Amino acid sequence: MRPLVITAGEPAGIGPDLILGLAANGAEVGRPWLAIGDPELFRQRAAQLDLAVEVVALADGEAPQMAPGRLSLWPVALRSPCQAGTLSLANAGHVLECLDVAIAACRAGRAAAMVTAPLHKGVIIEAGWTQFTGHTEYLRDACGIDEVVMMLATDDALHARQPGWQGDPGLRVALATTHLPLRDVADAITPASLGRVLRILDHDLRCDFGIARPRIAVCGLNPHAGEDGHLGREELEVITPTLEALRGEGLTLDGPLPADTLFTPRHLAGVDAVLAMYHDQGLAVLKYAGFGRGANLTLGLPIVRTSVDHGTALDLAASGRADGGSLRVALNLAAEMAAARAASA
Ligand SMILES: NC(=O)c1ccc[n+]([C@@H]2O[C@H](COP(=O)([O-])OP(=O)(O)OC[C@H]3O[C@@H](n4cnc5c(N)ncnc54)[C@H](O)[C@@H]3O)[C@@H](O)[C@H]2O)c1
Ligand SMILES: N[C@H](C(=O)O)[C@H](O)COP(=O)(O)O
Repeated sequence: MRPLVITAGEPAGIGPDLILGLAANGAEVGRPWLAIGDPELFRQRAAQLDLAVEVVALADGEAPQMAPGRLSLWPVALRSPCQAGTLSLANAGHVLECLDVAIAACRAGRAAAMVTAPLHKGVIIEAGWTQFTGHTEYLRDACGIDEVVMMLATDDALHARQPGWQGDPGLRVALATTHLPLRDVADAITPASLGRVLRILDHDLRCDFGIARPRIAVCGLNPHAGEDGHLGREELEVITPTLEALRGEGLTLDGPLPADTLFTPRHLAGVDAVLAMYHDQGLAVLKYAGFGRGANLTLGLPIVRTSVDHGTALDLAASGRADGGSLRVALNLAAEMAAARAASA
């Protein structure tokens, strides 16, 4: 069975700690999984964390043997020694190389899905990859497509993709724009970009989450959704006409609604996902609702990619205090999505 792969992310951050935690407990997800990173880094971190984990670098084509206390790796060497908690420009290339190995394996069908531990965007940009803004955009470009959609969801919302789920519906929040300065956001929201994002969101909610007719609530950009044009005109000139056109294509869309009150239980009832106009409009609410218990996924890709809902937490690296809940959720989600895609292929 094709394995899931987990990229180690920023070596000085908590990614290696969390992966070792999964291996120590023998995380069972119904298919084998392995990490991509530097074996020596993982051995050092295991010693610092006092975790009894045997780190095994796999040879080409060798299958991972799953057992509690064993971590299989596709080895990618660090460029420079790593000290937990301290960023090094020299290792930015290593972080991207791990991603490239994972993407190539997924695209070639040697891996079933990829899960990413957190990386540090700033150190990659400072090391010379000046156009880098995050995994999401890097994956879009690596897969040669025009648009992808970042969606984060609480754990409940991820289970809710399974028919018959009776529990809490949780919260799914997708973003119309991702990693860009706030002053550039309004110009980045165009009828074309918004149309692409909403079509991808609607499509992937149907295909990957099994929702027959997704209902998506769309936030306005401005306070009170522009107050009839008195507090901003993007709702009147861009968002409303785009939603009207998409309703004509069969999408079920509410809005644009004032974001502050959209995120209240009455407005969220019956909504399958919220589309926020920018990063912190949506993710502040999502992380308040379930930080450490949700996952991030990239919609619109030809491969399955999930991630954690938190960052590198350099302050916690090698401390043993980092919570591995989100990585477990992301790994489970990747396994479920890979199985669903295989079943429908
Ligand atoms: N998926 C990703 O690759 C990803 C996601 C978010 C942020 N980042 C990057 O991470 C870096 C640091 O970002 P930040 O400081 O804004 O956010 P952060 O999530 O790293 O840290 C925010 C706070 O949450 C705590 N925290 C984070 N993860 C935790 C965990 N697993 N267990 C316990 N506490 C945890 C941290 O100690 C810190 O106090 C930035 O470069 C950012 O771009 C990457
Ligand atoms: N926007 C994400 C978050 O706040 O959790 C995070 O920066 C990760 O984004 P990528 O998956 O694109 O790296």
